[in-house]
Amino acid sequence: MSHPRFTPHQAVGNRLKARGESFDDMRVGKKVLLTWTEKWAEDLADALGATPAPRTMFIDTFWLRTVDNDEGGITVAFAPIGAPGTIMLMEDLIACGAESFVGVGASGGLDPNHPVGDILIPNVVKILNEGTSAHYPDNGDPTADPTMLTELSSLIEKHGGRTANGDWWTTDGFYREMTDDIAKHMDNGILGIDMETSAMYRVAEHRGVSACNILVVSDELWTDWNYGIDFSEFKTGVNAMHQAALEWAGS
Ligand SMILES: O=P(O)(O)O[C@H]1O[C@H](CO)[C@@H](O)[C@H]1O
Ligand SMILES: O=c1cc[nH]c(=O)[nH]1
Repeated sequence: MSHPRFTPHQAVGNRLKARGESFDDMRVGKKVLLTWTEKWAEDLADALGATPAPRTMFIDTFWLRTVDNDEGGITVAFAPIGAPGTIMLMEDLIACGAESFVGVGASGGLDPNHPVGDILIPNVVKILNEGTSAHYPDNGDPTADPTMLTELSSLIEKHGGRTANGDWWTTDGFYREMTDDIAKHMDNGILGIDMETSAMYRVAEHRGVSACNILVVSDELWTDWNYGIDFSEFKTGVNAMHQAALEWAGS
């Protein structure tokens, strides 16, 4: 039986040792809000009163901020784009005690009923066009944690957001979202596309933690590309998404 030569716990432990620290120096909350937009990470961290926490790697292209509370704490992670970097960070955070993850991000929309500003929740990832998931055991389509999905859907609606959940597509090829693939996946009822969800859900299952992503539509892909990050609907959607994420984190 083959197994990884080293574990995330060993890797993080060795990095910490190299800088004269140990796991006791880490401040990783049980709940993690993970986002790929630095301004959103700053806003979420500020709203929670989270303060800078030690990194698990030597690079400064991502960061962690944590607030301690009686429920085990909350960490906001500004994460690298794409499945490989996000998963390395997620594995590190799990090794440091993280137990549940909400990815707070953006997505391309494939369903004309859900324009820019709607907040999509990937439930079952049907199209895996990324390379990271295949390194983990395949126990079926990567799927959101059902309890978190229900809770986050209600919180988004409570904060005035429009939301939907359903089948999903995750890709490594941001600039290769091809018109024929989009048409085919629309016919099959795929709601949207991002770059990390399939791998996050698969790793969550493998490690026995929970994950559910909430991804505001930043651009519509069903006809000509409609890129909406300066639309008022996008700003309203981002605000509802953030309020829902913050309430989940504090609950
Ligand atoms: O990362 P989030 O904000 O989810 O949204 C998407 O945008 C990034 C690409 O611009 C990718 O990371 C993709 O997943
Ligand atoms: O992965 C992504 C994210 C946002 N928009 C897209 O078209 N693709």
